[in-house]
Amino acid sequence: MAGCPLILRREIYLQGPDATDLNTIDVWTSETSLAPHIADKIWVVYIHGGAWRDPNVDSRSFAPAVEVLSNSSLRDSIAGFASVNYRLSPYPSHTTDPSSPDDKSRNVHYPAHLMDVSRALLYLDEKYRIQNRYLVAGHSAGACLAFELNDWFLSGNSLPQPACILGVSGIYDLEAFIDAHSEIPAYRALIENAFPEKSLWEEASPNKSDLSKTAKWQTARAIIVSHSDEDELVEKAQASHMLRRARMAPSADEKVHFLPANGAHDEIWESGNILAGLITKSIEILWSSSKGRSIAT
Ligand SMILES: N[C@@H](CC(=O)c1ccccc1NC=O)C(=O)O
Repeated sequence: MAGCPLILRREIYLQGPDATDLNTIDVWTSETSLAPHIADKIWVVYIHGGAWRDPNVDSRSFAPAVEVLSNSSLRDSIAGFASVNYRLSPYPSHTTDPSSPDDKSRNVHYPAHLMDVSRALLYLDEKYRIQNRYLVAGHSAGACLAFELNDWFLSGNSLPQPACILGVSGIYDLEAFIDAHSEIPAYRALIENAFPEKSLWEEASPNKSDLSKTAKWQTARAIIVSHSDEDELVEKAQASHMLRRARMAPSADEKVHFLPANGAHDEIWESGNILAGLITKSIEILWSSSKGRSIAT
């Protein structure tokens, strides 16, 4: 990306009658980043948080980190950035942008968010060949989605394999999340809003799910869980739950890492610097674990 300005495009990953305004993905590339010699460059794909429902937290929440990374020493190693939008669960009580019941983009439940992120990854792979050469990073609910990625939800398709997965401020255990905040009913409401079917909570919790055996995170070459002690919304135990499960993965000793972050829950992406720093460290961990710099092995 050296010297070339980044071009941002909002691309549509789902066409047809089911498509909504939220089935889009922001893609940043430079003119050189699509050249054929980029097999050794990495894509960075981001899944935003916002408790599966907040209309104010969307793909644009990755823009500050993209700005930092595109001006960093890593810029020549990055093929492109992508930040996914996905349909949300209802939020009729939102103060400035309440959802209306007939808005197809804001009235879905698990696993619709996950289906959309999966479709976006299939789209990216078809267009940019990201298979085996992308880092997927998710924040909060987006980290949950990243660790839920699984071919099981797609009929006959297989998702591109991420080289590296980074969960930041993540929610990984729905039941434990509610229990840890039992004195605040809004926490239970958040989860019941996105996952109204309680019998699916275990399946939807990446640290507990039977589906984790085939989840994409298991076969990533670097599995990174990050949490900030200053996080005022998600408890650190969530990161511990996921790490405990991740350390049971094959070759976990070399692959699984905890990265401490600093900053409050949303400050991590708002500032750009903190999220960019975590992504930079994750790519360095990936490189040190791979033979040389080539990641498309
Ligand atoms: N801003 C969100 C709240 C939110 O994002 C959140 C709140 C508590 C714990 C985690 C959260 N976000 C995770 O994606 C809302 O208004 O629902």
